[in-house]
Amino acid sequence: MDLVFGEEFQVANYLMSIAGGHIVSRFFSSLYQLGILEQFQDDQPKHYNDIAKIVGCDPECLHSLLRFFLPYRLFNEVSLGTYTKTSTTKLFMKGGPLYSLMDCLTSDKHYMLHKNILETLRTGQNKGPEALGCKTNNFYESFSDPVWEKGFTSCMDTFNDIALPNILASVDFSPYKTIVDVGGSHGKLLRQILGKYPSIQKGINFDLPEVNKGKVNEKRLEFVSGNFFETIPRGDCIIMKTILHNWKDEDAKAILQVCSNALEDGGHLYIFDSIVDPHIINPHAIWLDISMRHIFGSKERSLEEMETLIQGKFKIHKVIKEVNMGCMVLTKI
Ligand SMILES: C[S@@+](CC[C@H](N)C(=O)[O-])C[C@H]1O[C@@H](n2cnc3c(N)ncnc32)[C@H](O)[C@@H]1O
Repeated sequence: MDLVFGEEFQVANYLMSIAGGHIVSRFFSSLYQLGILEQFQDDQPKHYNDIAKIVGCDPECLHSLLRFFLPYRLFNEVSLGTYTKTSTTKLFMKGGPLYSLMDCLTSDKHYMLHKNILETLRTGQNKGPEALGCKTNNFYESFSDPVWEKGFTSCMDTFNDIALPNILASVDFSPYKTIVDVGGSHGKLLRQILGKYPSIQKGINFDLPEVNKGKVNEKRLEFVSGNFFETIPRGDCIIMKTILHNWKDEDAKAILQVCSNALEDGGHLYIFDSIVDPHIINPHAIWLDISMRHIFGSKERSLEEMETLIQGKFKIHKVIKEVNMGCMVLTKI
């Protein structure tokens, strides 16, 4: 068959870069693991020979690695072999807004997690936890490794930095007195809600003991540990942000039942998860869907699928379209 040209070639080229994505990801991982970006903390230009000496790597390899990222403006080459940081370097270096996200995404463990994705596709069972050495198919078992737990939690934290301004601008939390964030992780969402609404009496960040470990209660913000399959604290507003999409239908129904028991009459349950429109191709949502299937054996759900999940416990009060990541507000029936 002849080689393709024009638009078809561009598509083929793009697909080839996707196919080799794991290689480029390892390039990025090497930058992180060697701490290359941090060498640019000050504003001084740096020669690759000097950086290589400090971080302990082969100078010629490092030169190629730095050059690879030049078109993406991760560095700037001011003269042959001498580099400076750019505004993009600052985003990704330690202390930058995207550092934790990239540190987790490019970590060896994240790479390992996806190595056996074919097994998931073959069986329809989530094989991701097995790749991390978990004895059950519960991904959260992997949190017994504190470094991985911290990396994953910090990554979630970064997603929040991106999502929270839009949530706070689009949702009115003023009617509530006690807000429980179920699986709230770091507590960032509640901290910001409480900051915006002095009328809210209390926020409760509910999560696993290993995640809440070391967290200290703050004014109006409590950290409560437990298992959301058993019981959660009572409130007139319950939030679950990126929780249900981590669980299979049967588990999600069980969590919803616990939420229903804990939600005060007249209160609301807020579900922040993407709402899939089966007629629209959204590459990010599909990417997330495959990841959820591999890691958790779950999926991204449509409105109709959510309606089936909540049947007998809740009804949809409204969908807040302004929330980019998706938001459904439920009332008890
Ligand atoms: C994907 S993270 C979402 C964190 C946070 N809501 C956010 O949007 O950034 C899922 C959270 O659920 C917590 N979690 C998992 N299983 C749990 C359980 N059985 N009981 C309580 N929390 C749990 C995890 O520790 C984690 O913090």
